[in-house]
Amino acid sequence: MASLQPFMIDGDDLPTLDDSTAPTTPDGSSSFSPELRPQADLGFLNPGPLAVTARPRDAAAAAPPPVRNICFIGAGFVGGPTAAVIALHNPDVRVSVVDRDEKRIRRWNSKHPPIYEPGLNKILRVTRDGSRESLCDFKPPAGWETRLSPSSKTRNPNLVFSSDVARSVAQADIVMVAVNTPTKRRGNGGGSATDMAAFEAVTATVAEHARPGAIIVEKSTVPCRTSQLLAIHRPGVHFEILSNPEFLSAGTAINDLLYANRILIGARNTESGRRAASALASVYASWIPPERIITTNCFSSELAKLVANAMLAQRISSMNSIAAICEKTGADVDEVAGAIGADPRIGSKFLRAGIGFGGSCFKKDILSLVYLAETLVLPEVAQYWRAVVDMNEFARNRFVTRAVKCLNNTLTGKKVTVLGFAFKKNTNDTRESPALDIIRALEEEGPAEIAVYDPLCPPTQMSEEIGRFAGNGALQSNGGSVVVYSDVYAACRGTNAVLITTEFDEFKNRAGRSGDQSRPLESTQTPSMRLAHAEDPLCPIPPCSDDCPDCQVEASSTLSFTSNPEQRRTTKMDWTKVYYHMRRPQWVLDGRGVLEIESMERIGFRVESVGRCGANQEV
Ligand SMILES: NC(=O)C1=CN([C@@H]2O[C@H](COP(=O)(O)OP(=O)(O)OC[C@H]3O[C@@H](n4cnc5c(N)ncnc54)[C@H](O)[C@@H]3O)[C@@H](O)[C@H]2O)C=CC1
Ligand SMILES: O=C(O)[C@H]1O[C@H](OP(=O)(O)OP(=O)(O)OC[C@H]2O[C@@H](n3ccc(=O)[nH]c3=O)[C@H](O)[C@@H]2O)[C@H](O)[C@@H](O)[C@@H]1O
Repeated sequence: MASLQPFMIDGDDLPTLDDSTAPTTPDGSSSFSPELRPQADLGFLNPGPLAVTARPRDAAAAAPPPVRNICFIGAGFVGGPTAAVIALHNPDVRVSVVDRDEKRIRRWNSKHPPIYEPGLNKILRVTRDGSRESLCDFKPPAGWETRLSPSSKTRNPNLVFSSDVARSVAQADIVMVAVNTPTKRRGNGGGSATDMAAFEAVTATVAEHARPGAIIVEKSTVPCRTSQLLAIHRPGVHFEILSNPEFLSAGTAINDLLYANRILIGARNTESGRRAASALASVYASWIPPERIITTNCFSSELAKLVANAMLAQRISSMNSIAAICEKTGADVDEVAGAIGADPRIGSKFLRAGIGFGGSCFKKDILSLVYLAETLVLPEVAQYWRAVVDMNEFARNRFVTRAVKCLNNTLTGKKVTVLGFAFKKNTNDTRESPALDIIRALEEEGPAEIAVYDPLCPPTQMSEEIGRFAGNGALQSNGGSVVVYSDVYAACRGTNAVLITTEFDEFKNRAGRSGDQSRPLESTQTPSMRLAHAEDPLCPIPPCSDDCPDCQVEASSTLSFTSNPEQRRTTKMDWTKVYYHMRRPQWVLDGRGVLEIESMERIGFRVESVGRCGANQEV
């Protein structure tokens, strides 16, 4: 008799028709005008959120084209998890994820997925590999739907990872473009405009291979009006372009996708635009309540994504500016955050002061907004948003200055330890990580050693990143001072100061800090997804080849690192053990506000925490 075994998902094992493709970027286009031209089809501006299902004029028009095949282009942090969750909830739809990076595709098809997200592995196994005899009993909260039938005995795989971009695009009813859109490094708009090279390359592929009638979706974060400027053209064929920005966060991606607070679909207010929006909405309606599916015109949707990130980052910068005042006055930034967050008009989320925001998106999206304002000849607006980025840099610099000051203004002959390399907890994403900036600034001080440890980032990945960012010469193996560790105690042994740069639970000595309520409650709850099974009902993961490079890396890593990532990110470190193996005086600089200072001081540590007046600050 099969026993019911709960399966916790947040445990890891757990249009214009012409003959040109003419894609242009806002900064490179000769046709780009900084003025927003009124569009004939812009009657779509809603007074408020409106469910797509309420949109069509009549029943016949309402029937969206059936969706049987979806292709994601870009198997990255967005493409992989989003495709997996769509596949989970739409078992009859074939979802393919394609990428030009064959190494990435190989990893998605193996037991070494290229990204870590709590809960992702189980969904991958169900959707990519299938399950033999299980019931996939997904129980959504009230008001949420699911097309997953608890009585279905088996589940065939419906998620495919492939590097055959052209073929997958040609088969798709919906093509979701989820490629990277970083900041342009040079040329016109360099340093602030969005680099649309990858996106533009994809539009050309889509124009060549997509079947007539395919719906093209901007999943990537793109500048406002991209849907018009990067129209996809093939003679005699019209492709409807939708904007459907993604709002997931690293580290909580699966919860964010399973319980999205909104799905935003931007479409043209034309018959075909509405039909396309309905088709896309039908995919999400498999599990998202209809009132959470919002439609706007394409430009509003594109702009809303940039504004959402800019507003979130603005809150963080605002609190970091207040943290600087707190450090000089004796006020406590957590207490200030708690006091202002109790006002529902302000709210308590995203008020956590620290060493500033990192990640691949906040900075680039604010800079994209800055560039947009500049091209619209709105210098005051550009300056306003640029200040959010400036304040972020100020937060990092202040932290490093404070650390160096604690160590008598010199790091010569000293070891300092950086705990946390990912840009936030529960992810191995290191893009724009504050830790990188801090390591580089510490390096300038010429210490004997900078020890770096992270519970989720593989040491080889960290070394590569540091080499790329600070130069290979920064690594001790090349004569520099940076040493990457896979064991937290080894990283702290003999150190003069520990700097906490990521808010991993492993580093905490208490449950949480008052302002630390950055996620909505439902996103932090464990989804009630269970698999009922006798033994492991999931089909086996395809075996790796004998020469699998990822297996080799795992085999060469130390035991502590090859253990379960879920365990690693939640096992708390023993600060007393760290204390006895540090040099005196034992300094800890808490850049993320994860420590309860009093109990650390009872052990004997000297603690400095962002937004609080420390021993070395004058009031
Ligand atoms: N990372 C995140 O948490 C979020 C990212 N976004 C946005 O989503 C987009 C994608 O971001 P990530 O997934 O983080 O990027 P990523 O860099 O992790 O993945 C992008 C993938 O696209 C592939 N690619 C690039 N050009 C290609 C081409 N011509 N053909 C096939 N594949 C190609 C790359 O090889 C890469 O694997 C960006 O616009 C980003 O701003 C939005 C919300 C959250
Ligand atoms: O477009 C994107 O890429 C995504 O960017 C952010 O998500 P993400 O960057 O993954 O993570 P956040 O939780 O927003 O954290 C960003 C940074 O801000 C920092 N942060 C966050 C909250 C806070 O109160 N204080 C603070 O310093 C985090 O440590 C982290 O370094 C947004 O939250 C997502 O909605 C968006 O989809």
